[in-house]
This record gives sequence, structure tokens and C-alpha cells, in this order.
Amino acid sequence: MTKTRKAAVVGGGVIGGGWAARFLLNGWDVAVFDPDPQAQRKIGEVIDGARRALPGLYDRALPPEGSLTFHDALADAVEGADWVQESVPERLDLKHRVLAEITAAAPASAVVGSSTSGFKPSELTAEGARAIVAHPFNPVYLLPLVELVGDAGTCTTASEILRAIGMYPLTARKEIDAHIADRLLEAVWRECLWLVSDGVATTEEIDEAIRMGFGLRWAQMGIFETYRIAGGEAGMRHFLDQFGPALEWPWTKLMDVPDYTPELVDLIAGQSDAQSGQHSIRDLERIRDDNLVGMMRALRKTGSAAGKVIADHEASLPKAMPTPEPAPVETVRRDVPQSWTDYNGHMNEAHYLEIGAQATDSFMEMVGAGPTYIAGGLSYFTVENHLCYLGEVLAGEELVVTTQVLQGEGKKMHLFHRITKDGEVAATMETFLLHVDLTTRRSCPPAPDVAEALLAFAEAHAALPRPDQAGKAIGAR
Ligand SMILES: NC(=O)C1=CN([C@@H]2O[C@H](COP(=O)(O)OP(=O)(O)OC[C@H]3O[C@@H](n4cnc5c(N)ncnc54)[C@H](O)[C@@H]3O)[C@@H](O)[C@H]2O)C=CC1
Ligand SMILES: C[N+](C)(C)CC(=O)CC(=O)[O-]
Repeated sequence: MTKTRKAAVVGGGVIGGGWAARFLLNGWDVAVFDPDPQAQRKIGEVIDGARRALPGLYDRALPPEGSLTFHDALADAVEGADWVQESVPERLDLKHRVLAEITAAAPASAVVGSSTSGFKPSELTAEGARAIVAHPFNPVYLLPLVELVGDAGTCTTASEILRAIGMYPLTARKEIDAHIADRLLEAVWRECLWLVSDGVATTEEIDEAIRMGFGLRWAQMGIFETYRIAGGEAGMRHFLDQFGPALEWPWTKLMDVPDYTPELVDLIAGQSDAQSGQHSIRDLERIRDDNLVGMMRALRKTGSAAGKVIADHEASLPKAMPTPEPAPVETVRRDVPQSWTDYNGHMNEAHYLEIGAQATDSFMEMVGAGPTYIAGGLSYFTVENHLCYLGEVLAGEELVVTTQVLQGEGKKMHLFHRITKDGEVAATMETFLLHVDLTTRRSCPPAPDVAEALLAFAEAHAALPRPDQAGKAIGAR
């Protein structure tokens, strides 16, 4: 059995709480040090938010959660840690003090990451501490990006660990103030401050300008790919020819910053209250998280951007490949995402079909008819499904699907899925599939190894009692 890995989180505010959730929900033990007496409550709320959102990105269960502990001394929290993440406020003197303590107490083998938004590794380590920049994005438990800056060997080790917890490490080629992404954000932020300060637009109007337009493009293609398309058939060269001269026009005030005065703070905070003050921060976090999960799941379908990171992470999660036994085989174990629920407050009927289809795909993989087989031009097509809805299912609940083979010979694959919750059957799906040649789009016998594997399951399940719902027609009782 592999040893559970341990992360120490030093500073458990907005970002430290997000790191704690990311590690914990990926099966790591997490130890927190934060002198704030409210830290445990605040981190608990962030982790609850993460439990509600993160599993919804995946079609398979994440590893069982690790343990979460809180410590009164930094040295106790970092003891035996594989990763220590510093997330104290953005003040260099404070980071120096805390990183020195971490360096003295943490195992020499531990990766020490700093969440700093702007300090360079050379600044963080100037007094002899050991650290790389590992700059995440809020909410850390959902957004994959972590900018890594610093010692090359440590960044390589850090990258492997981050990938294994579903994140996307981006190692900067050079250290600069504010790394890569915060350089970009800061440029946009400065323009936003000018627009409000000059009375050109309100906070709400600026947000609309982003979310109704280019914000939607950025999440999937970034800026260079987006502008390549904006150049028409001639692509980036034409785009540059057309808009290059604009660089010399007064389109930007980036060299200059508005005066940071109490009046500017009142103006922006007042407009922000008018715009969003009717929601609590936790409500806004829930709205943000539900939208992020929905958008990332959409990106997953096309294998784009953050969606590819999720698909790759899911593919790396351990998956059992059971051998035929005289018992239904487990084909799916997953949580119900928020987005699967409807106006009745429970899982919508369409998603019972979706989870049944996932069980079929998983069973196909078990008999050797997975993605590689399909890429070779052979597959199964569903010709009939029958669903029975027997119990309510709510968001966040874990569902386990077991599959019984009713028939598996020649071109025919007849399966019976039981969708269970806490060991009780919540729904059943009977499904009948035919093996097809994807080039002719006609049915044909499966490859011999698939036929043999399917037959082995069919024979192992032959003596199981036939399920009550199998072959049932709709009829009012
Ligand atoms: N808030 C954001 O959007 C982002 C922040 N960051 C970076 O993350 C770091 C933390 O920022 P936030 O979480 O936003 O701040 P925060 O103010 O929400 O949390 C800081 C936490 O550090 C704790 N703390 C203070 N002194 C400490 C000490 N000596 N030892 C241990 N804990 C201590 C505080 O009690 C507090 O809970 C900063 O370096 C920031 O630049 C990075 C990405 C995004
Ligand atoms: C505002 N900020 C500089 C702290 C932002 C970040 O560092 C990253 C983020 O999550 O936007």
C-alpha cells in the first residue's frame, strides 16, 4: 500500500484554504498552521465549497479524502510533509520570517512553495530560506493553473506533484515581478481603475464588457489564438498589420496609475456594493463555482484548455479492471454534480441515462472495447434503453453503478445497470447494444479477444437471478 502524502499549509486564508481543499480532496493528509482563531471555521467553509464543486468536474470518484489537522506550532504542521505551501499575506518581511521557520523545520526533501502573487524567488530566498514560487489562482480547488518560478529541479518535482492533484503547472522561463498571469491581470486592472476613476464606466459596466465578450473567448483560446482568428484567413500576420499601428495610438494608459486615494476606494467599493451587495461572499463563491464547473465540463467535451487537464487527470486516477465473477461488476463510482439537478431539487432524469451510458462505456473498456479499440474502427452502438426511476438522488451524493451481463455473444451485448446510493437501488437501466464496424456503419462480430472477454462475463453472470425490471414494459400499477 502506498503511503498517504502530507501537505502542510502555512497561512489558511482565501488561498491557503483553497490549497488545503485541493490536496485533501485528492487524497493527501493536510496539516494547517494559522494563528487566526477563526482559521478552522474559515477553512472548513472553503473545504465545504470545494466538496460541493470539485467532484462535479469528474466522471469518476476522486481518491478518498485525507485527514485534516490544525496545529498551534508551525514546526508541528510541517513535520514529515512532502509539500509545504506558504500563503501568508503579501508582505516580504513576513514571508522571510515564515519561510525561514519552514526551512528550519520541514524535511529537506519537501517542496516549499510560496503562493506569492508578485515576489520573485530571489527575493523570497534572499535571507537563506528555501522556496520556489507556486502561484495559484482563486479558487485553488477548481482552477488548474499554478505558476512555478525558481530552482529548476524543484520545479520539476513540483510539476509532477501538481499534475497528480489535477493542476496545470506552468514554469516561468525567468523570474520577474508578478510572474506571467498577474502581469496581465495587473494591466487590465489598472485600465479598469482608470475607467472608474475617470467616470467612463461603472464597476458593473466594466464587468459586463468582460463577461459578455472577450472573457468568454479567453477561457478557451487565450489571446494569441483568439487574435489569430481575428486576422481572418491571413491569420496573425494580417491581424498584426491591421492593429499594429494602434500600439502607437492612445489606447492605453498603462504606463501611468491612478492615484490610490480614499476617494477612489470609496468610489469603487460603493459601486461594487451597489452591483453585488445583495449576495454574500459565500453566495458569490457558489455561483462562481457552479459556473466554473459547467464551463470546464463544456471544455472537457472538446478536449480544450482547462477541460483537457481534467480529462487527463481523470485518466490518471487508478481504475480497477475486474475479472469475471458470479456477481455484478462495479462500473461507475462518482459524485452527482450540482449541474445534474433540476427545478425539483434532485438529479434530473436525463442524467440517469448519462450515468448508465458511462457504465456501458466503462464495461466496454473492461472487455477490451475501450478508446484504443474504437480508434481502430470497431465499437458498439446502443439500440435500446429502458430506465426505471426508483429513488431520489441529490447533488453531492455518491452513486455506484453495478453491471450484470444478461447476454454477451456474437454481435449482441445486453446489460443491466443498477444505479445505487448507500447500497440501495435508486434506478436501473437495461441496455441493448450491437457491435459495429465504424467504417461501414453496419453490425459485425467483435474482435476475438473482445468476444471472448464478453462471453466470460456473460457465463460468470449466467446463474445470477434475472433482475425484476429486465424486459419490463411501461405499465401503470
Ligand atoms: N487572494 C487572491 O486572490 C490570491 C492571493 N495570492 C497570494 O496568496 C497569499 C495569501 O493571500 P490570501 O490568502 O488572499 O490572504 P488572506 O489574508 O486571506 O490569508 C492570509 C492568512 O495568513 C494568516 N497568517 C498571517 N500571519 C501568519 C503567520 N505568521 N503564519 C501563518 N499564517 C499567518 C492569516 O491569519 C490569514 O488567515 C499572498 O501571498 C497572496 O499574494 C495568490 C493568488 C491569488
Ligand atoms: C489579485 N491577485 C494579484 C492577488 C490575484 C492573483 O494573484 C491571482 C488570482 O487568483 O487572480
